[in-house]
Amino acid sequence: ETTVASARASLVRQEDTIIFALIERSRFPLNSPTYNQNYTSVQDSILDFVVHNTEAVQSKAGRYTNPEEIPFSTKSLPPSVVPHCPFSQFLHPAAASININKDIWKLYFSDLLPLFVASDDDGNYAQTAAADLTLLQAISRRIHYGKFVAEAKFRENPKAFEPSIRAKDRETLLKLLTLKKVEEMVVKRVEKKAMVLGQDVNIDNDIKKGGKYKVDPSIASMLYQKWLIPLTKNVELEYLLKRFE
Ligand SMILES: O=C(O)C(=O)C[C@]1(C(=O)O)C=C[C@@H](O)C=C1
Repeated sequence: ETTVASARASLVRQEDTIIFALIERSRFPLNSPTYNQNYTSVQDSILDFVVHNTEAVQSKAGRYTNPEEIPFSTKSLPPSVVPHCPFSQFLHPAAASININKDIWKLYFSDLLPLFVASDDDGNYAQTAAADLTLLQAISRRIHYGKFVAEAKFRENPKAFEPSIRAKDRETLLKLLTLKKVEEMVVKRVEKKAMVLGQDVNIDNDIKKGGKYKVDPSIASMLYQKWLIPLTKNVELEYLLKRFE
């Protein structure tokens, strides 16, 4: 059963995934033909082609039967061909209707990507698309994990939340969901993780001060502060508003 503590532990672990995915995407420059619909013979950009077909395989293999996973493809995906794993029914059923992947997608390509890749072209478009998808999936999982955080918070103190949920009082709910101290800790830890995970490791194992990091630690932490935390909180809020539907 998910608790607030175990949900936070999951968010902490997901930081590693996101930072590694950032590092992997920043190995490549922007590679703009990846996103150009006219570059392929399939009327899709390489990105759309890789995203849809990767997700189709994953969908067949059962990935999206897990409520933590939400696909990005705008076309319908084939059903799972594997026996259904009985994931715990922790969330309220309305959770399934909360999906902000469209917003995440737009934000990623318009605001995030240009911050940490060089505006260059090295021809590795398929690899670039795969790296984009991995990072998008990690970001989406983190943000939508707000459903689990919100449910855990609600279950630990239902009386604190119920009146504002029934009154649809967004402002009070947001206050109840916000812990400034926790947010500051997340942002600081992400910056440190980007330093530790993004350094060159050698046998002597000394952390090189002032060395070059594989992804700018201040960009990683800014990404959390400006987008990931506010959007996670927003998912928490939207989830709670549907908690009694
Ligand atoms: O840890 C929590 O309590 C959360 O709700 C998660 C989170 C986050 O996104 O990291 C969001 C809101 C809180 O203000 C603190 C942190």
